[in-house]
Amino acid sequence: MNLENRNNLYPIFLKVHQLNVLIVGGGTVALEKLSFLLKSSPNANVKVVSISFDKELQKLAQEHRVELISDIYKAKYLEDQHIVIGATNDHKTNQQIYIDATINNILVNIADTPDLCDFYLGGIVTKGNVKIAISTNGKSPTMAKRLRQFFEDVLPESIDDLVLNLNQYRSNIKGNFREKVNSLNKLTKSIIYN
Ligand SMILES: C[C@@]1(CC(=O)O)c2cc3[nH]c(cc4nc(cc5[nH]c(cc(n2)[C@H]1CCC(=O)O)[C@@](C)(CC(=O)O)[C@@H]5CCC(=O)O)C(CC(=O)O)=C4CCC(=O)O)c(CCC(=O)O)c3CC(=O)O
Ligand SMILES: NC(=O)C1=CN([C@@H]2O[C@H](COP(=O)(O)OP(=O)(O)OC[C@H]3O[C@@H](n4cnc5c(N)ncnc54)[C@H](O)[C@@H]3O)[C@@H](O)[C@H]2O)C=CC1
Repeated sequence: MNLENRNNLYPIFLKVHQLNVLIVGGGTVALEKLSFLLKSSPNANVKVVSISFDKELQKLAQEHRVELISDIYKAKYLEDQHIVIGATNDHKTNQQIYIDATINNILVNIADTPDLCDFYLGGIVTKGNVKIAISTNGKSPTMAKRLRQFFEDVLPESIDDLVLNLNQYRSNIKGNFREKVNSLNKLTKSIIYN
């Protein structure tokens, strides 16, 4: 496949409880982004700045480590932030958030506006310690959602037991690094080639 036609985004798994995440806007889209963030990372450290807040968003904030700030967006709210998600219904404000974040080297995602995104949010499947993130390169968020639902369905909860057993085995095997890798590869080969 041509390199131009494949997904060249690089996924990483962020420790969002150690990072400062700001969401600007408190409506439908902000709620959607906050819900998915907290579903995957319930301990995420998040602030939401908005003129108004949906009821459901207020409820979700109360149940998590989420601070709500009632104000119109100002650049000062980006201070100390690592990541910002813009989800207001005011195009000018969203654009300003993108500019302010870029100047300050803060990673920015303006919801549903790929041109104003340093990163995309993806579909996320979590089974215990296992997490799979799905991206369609921004081509079809609906497909990302369907794939997320598919993997949520087909991946057994017991996959976590397997990971935990291997973790235990890993800490008990003797030998140098190479011998340990060989041993783990031998043990897990049948998962792939069956
Ligand atoms: C580029 C990206 C940027 C970003 O927002 O990060 C983006 C962009 C856009 N989304 C749009 C719409 C919808 N988004 C969803 C759903 C999700 N969107 C998510 C991510 C992303 N959305 C990033 C790319 C991800 C990738 O690479 O695949 C998910 C995975 C994660 C999340 O939102 O947290 C979450 C599913 C989570 C889950 O269920 O697991 C649905 C489906 C639904 O709600 O049922 C619809 C309606 C149907 C449709 O349009 O497909 C529009 C058109 C707006 C308009 O019409 O104006 C744009 C703009 C455009 O495409 O140009
Ligand atoms: N709702 C949807 O399904 C979709 C929405 N969009 C776009 O996403 C954006 C957001 O949409 P919604 O969340 O539905 O809108 P909304 O009207 O539910 O929420 C907008 C939020 O932004 C806040 N806000 C507006 N200006 C602000 C400012 N200057 N500073 C701080 N907060 C401010 C408002 O108080 C409100 O909480 C819009 O641009 C919309 O066109 C795009 C596709 C689908």
